[in-house]
Amino acid sequence: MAVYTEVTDEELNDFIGSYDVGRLLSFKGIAEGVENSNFLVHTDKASYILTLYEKRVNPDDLPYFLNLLQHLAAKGLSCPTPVPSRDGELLGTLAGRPAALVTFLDGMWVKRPKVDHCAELGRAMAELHLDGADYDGFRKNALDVSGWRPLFDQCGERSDTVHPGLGAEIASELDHVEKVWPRDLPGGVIHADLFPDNVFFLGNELSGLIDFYFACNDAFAYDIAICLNAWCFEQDMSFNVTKAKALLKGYAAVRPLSEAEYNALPTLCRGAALRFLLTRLYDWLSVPEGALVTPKDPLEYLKKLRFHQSISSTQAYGLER
Ligand SMILES: Nc1ncnc2c1ncn2[C@@H]1O[C@H](COP(=O)(O)OP(=O)(O)O)[C@@H](O)[C@H]1O
Ligand SMILES: N[C@@H](CCOP(=O)(O)O)C(=O)O
Repeated sequence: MAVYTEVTDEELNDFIGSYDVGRLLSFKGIAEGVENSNFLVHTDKASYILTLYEKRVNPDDLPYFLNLLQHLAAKGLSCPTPVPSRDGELLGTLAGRPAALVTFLDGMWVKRPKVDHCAELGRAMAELHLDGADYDGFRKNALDVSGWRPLFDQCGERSDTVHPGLGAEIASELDHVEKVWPRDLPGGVIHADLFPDNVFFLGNELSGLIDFYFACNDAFAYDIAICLNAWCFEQDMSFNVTKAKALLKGYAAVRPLSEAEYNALPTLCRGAALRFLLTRLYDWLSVPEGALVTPKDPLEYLKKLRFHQSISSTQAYGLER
């Protein structure tokens, strides 16, 4: 992102002073991301990420996210670990917003993922799914199939200002996915936004996963479908089957897919494309004035959606079980 909320030096010093993290040396807003305001904080002890939670994050969900990060880190997954304040709290308030300090992860995200990156991603995602199995928090996916129509309703007729006919195309797709959406697939904790910018690599090795603020309990295979959309299309919007195969193979080496999960992939991919089309469309139509943020292109996901609409079975992608 993004920086939606400005923080004064005084507010920052007070906030950092309530943690046992050493003396504040520097602080700067991070321009990447779209959801929350993120700042890089250096102290004389270490580096941290300070996050102020913004509009789409329900404050009631924050304990689910922060406790999940603690749970996964304790299992050995490389993810940001929330730092408790001197009072033992993971969540504080800064500039009127809920805020947390988490550990800084080394690594860089890859703009043009290659086949090996997709294989690594598949493995890490499956490990996350297994590590989350005994997490006792529960969060319904607020952006699951039941959340898409209300989101679309908020865009309303303005959809066609982004692309002629877009409203009708989304309405028809919504009717379809609502009818055929699979409801009984194996599930548990999923990341739900495992895009390349949320996966860090050091060289070709995956070094960590970040940005768990859409994490929720939903079908594992839906997480895979989100990743097939986000990792396996080329710039020209052609689908790279070799990357998709590597992703699925990496995943299945850690957590084998059931036949039902495998067969559901085309529908799940359509739903995942529609979900990101809708959130991007909503954001495109609602950029807050003065915010340092670049909204993401909704039409990228319209193109992906149209591709999935042309696929009738998982084999038709060229993917084997
Ligand atoms: N724990 C972390 N370690 C290192 N960098 C991080 C960490 N968390 C966030 N970042 C940096 O901040 C950017 C935005 O973070 P992200 O969580 O994706 O924001 P948003 O939720 O707003 O999309 C990331 O692309 C990365 O550069
Ligand atoms: N990944 C989503 C937007 C959420 O952004 P992130 O920076 O939190 O990953 C998209 O690409 O639409």
